Amino acid sequence: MTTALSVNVNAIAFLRNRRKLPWPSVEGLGRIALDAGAQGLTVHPRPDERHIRFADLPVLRNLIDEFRGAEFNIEGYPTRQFLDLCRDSRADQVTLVPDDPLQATSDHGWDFRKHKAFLIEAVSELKTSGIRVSVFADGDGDEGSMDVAKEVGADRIELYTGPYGGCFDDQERALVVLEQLGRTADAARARGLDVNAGHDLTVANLPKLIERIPYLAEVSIGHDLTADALTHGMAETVRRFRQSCGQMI
Ligand SMILES: CC(=O)[C@@H](O)[C@H](O)COP(=O)(O)O
Ligand SMILES: NCC(=O)COP(=O)(O)O
Repeated sequence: MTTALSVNVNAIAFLRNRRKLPWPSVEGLGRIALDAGAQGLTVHPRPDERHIRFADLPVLRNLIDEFRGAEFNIEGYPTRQFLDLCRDSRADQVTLVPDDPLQATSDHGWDFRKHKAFLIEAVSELKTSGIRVSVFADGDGDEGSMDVAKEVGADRIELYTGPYGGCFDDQERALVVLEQLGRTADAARARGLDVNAGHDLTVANLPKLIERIPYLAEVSIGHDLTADALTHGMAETVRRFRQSCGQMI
């Protein structure tokens, strides 16, 4: 099994939004990423639209429809507005994230026990629309929380890999964090959940993550991928990330 790469275009939108101008083009760079073999695009719309704007979603949906098999992954907190956006955009996958609207970026997974009833409702609504649902999870080795992730009806978890990306230069620490991620992933898999991962992933830290979790279904990557695209260009960057995912180029 190879790990799919979904390119998160939030950082491109963030750069565009510095000016009242349409560039860099989220659609244009998304097209280059898909042309270079990315398996999908990810967006994380926030209520203040500081990155992706709601108006970007139909444009990206139409773009993805041009690429057979490519998927649209929409991440965010399940407000009424967010759930409607996901349905109207015909998301292939929705990743539910427990972000506060004022949070700068995602920095933790769900407390599944505390939010169980709330998640059951959101997951069930999305699944009624035929959308695959993933839930953002801390990779802290808490196997019991994977029981609850299963009980809320999710198809997948997305491991929050920020702590791994943040300590990758400290090899000893990174091995400890990687093992916790691996234990969480194994527990999810044992319960019939597929496993995605995302946050602060790079060409350098991906191979070890995939070596520990060889059944990793998908990674969504934005911040570092966008930074690399400034150096290597989007097409070459996507190829480098695909290689790090173990994909044949
Ligand atoms: C859930 C997650 O880790 C990503 O969606 C991340 O929040 C990307 O969003 P930003 O690039 O807007 O921080
Ligand atoms: N789900 C994680 C994501 O979409 C991108 O995270 P990052 O690579 O921007 O940290």
